Amino acid sequence: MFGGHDTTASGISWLFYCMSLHPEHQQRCREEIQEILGERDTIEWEDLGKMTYTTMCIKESLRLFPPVPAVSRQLAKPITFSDGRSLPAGLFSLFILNIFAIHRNRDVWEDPEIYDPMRFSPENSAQRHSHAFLPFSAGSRNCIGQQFAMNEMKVALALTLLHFELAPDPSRPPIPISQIQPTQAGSQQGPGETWSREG
Ligand code: HEM
Repeated sequence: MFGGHDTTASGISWLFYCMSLHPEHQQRCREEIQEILGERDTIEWEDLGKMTYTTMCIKESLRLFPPVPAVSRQLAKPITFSDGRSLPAGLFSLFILNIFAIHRNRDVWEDPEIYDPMRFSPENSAQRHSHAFLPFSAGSRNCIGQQFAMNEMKVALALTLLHFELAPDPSRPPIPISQIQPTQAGSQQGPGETWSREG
């Protein structure tokens, strides 16, 4: 449930929030979608690959608000970094990769707090390290559903922008909280309690 549902729910929510804060990008996506669909109000498989600017906006939202903000790993063999520091292998060491922090690393991203979909244009992406942007993790255990998730977000955004204009509610700014909410069934906790990744 967490892998396939909560992630896209979080991704779509933050995407809509980013769109609401940036009407200029919202309108550009809307125009792109209207141009692709023409008179249609349903989306065909072939349409998804044409949503270039919309895809850039989704990626920029996943950069600022990654639905999976961190992943953990145990090392099969030790690593030594170029600065001489090293991490041990073995069952008793668990390492956290902070995806949220990687996505806001000032050495890689200029003005990282700013929402700028043009970061993901082909020219601007070309020189960037392949691991600078990791919403779906990387390596052999990366997200098996990432293509599905991107398509789901494209469809959700496209159909929403065709019918609605998104505007923020300044009286209720969203507060990012890193947590996993258990279902009622099978949970040892009460309804108001949560599992937190940060403890
Ligand atoms: C925006 C949406 C999504 C995000 C950001 C996301 C992110 C991730 C990340 C970061 C991992 C790696 C976890 C780790 O390395 O420990 C992962 C794994 C996984 N994801 Fe997703 N995911 C998304 C949507 C989906 C969807 C829609 C599905 C299924 C339809 C899915 C299925 C999986 C599965 C099965 C794994 C485990 C793969 C493995 O361990 O080999 N994810 N996801």
